[in-house]
Amino acid sequence: MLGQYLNALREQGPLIHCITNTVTMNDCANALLAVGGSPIMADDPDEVAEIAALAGGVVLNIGTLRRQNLNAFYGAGREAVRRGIPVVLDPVGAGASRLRTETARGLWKELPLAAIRCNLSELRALLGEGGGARGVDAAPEDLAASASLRERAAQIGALARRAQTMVAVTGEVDFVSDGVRTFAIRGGHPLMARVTGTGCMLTAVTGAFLAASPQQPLEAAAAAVCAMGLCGARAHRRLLEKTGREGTGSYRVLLMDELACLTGGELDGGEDIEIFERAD
Ligand SMILES: Nc1ncnc2c1ncn2[C@@H]1O[C@H](COP(=O)(O)OP(=O)(O)O)[C@@H](O)[C@H]1O
Ligand SMILES: Cc1ncsc1CCOP(=O)(O)O
Ligand SMILES: [Mg+2]
Repeated sequence: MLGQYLNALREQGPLIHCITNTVTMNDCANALLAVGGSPIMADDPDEVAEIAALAGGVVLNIGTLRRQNLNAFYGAGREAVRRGIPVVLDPVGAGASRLRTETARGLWKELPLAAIRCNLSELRALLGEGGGARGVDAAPEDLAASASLRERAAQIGALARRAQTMVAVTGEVDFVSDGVRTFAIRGGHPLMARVTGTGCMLTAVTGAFLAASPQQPLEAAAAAVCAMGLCGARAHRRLLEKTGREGTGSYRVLLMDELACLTGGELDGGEDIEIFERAD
């Protein structure tokens, strides 16, 4: 069902303008190339509007935020919105500092975003609920999955409605919701959380899927999330076959290989999704 969105992405090769953090920038560029997009990282306020105008999608990631980045985020975001280009926000570390929380919230309030891609702690902080995040990873209490899948999907759906934006919230199980329909997606591997950048890569890749299929944003974002999860699981199998141990350096490389080699047909065959409709 979702393989067509990967095929569309590989056919179109959209240019994706990323203003992103210096920790995982290179991984984001390579992940975009691997799935069939074309990355450009550009963050000087003097050029961001021009670059955004050329792009099929814009990705704003606040991971290594500096005050001087704000003009770049707004310059690119406003130009993209003016032209109907999808903008994806990754509020990395929202909740960990006032600057991050306020920046994420400001971007969310001012720009009609196509999607917010983050972990649950960051989404809660952006929306002004919940405690503070410890850093860029989800807080342990947000990871505790005691509720049923249906209950958790309903919770994410409610957050998406509050956000008035599509959300892709990742963790052990991933959820993609537009507030009406919520896709719960199983996949990936716990080792993904021990490699920095898997979330950032997914955000960038989501931007590319949305750029290629803007008419079906929920399905396109779900395809991005499924693709990442499937590749994470396959890379782990390869890692064990090749090395017999769980080295995170090799895993990072194998994950990129899986993203590059994934086909639409494999994505169709590998999905593990449940779809929940808004009940109330
Ligand atoms: N425990 C886990 N089991 C399976 N997949 C995981 C796990 N933790 C994270 N992932 C996957 O890693 C990717 C990044 O998610 P996450 O770690 O939540 O993002 P972030 O790094 O932004 O916090 C997603 O594809 C997600 O499904
Ligand atoms: C460790 C770190 N510090 C600032 S940005 C960053 C990368 C976060 O990447 P991800 O959210 O994909 O784990
Ligand atoms: Mg993250």
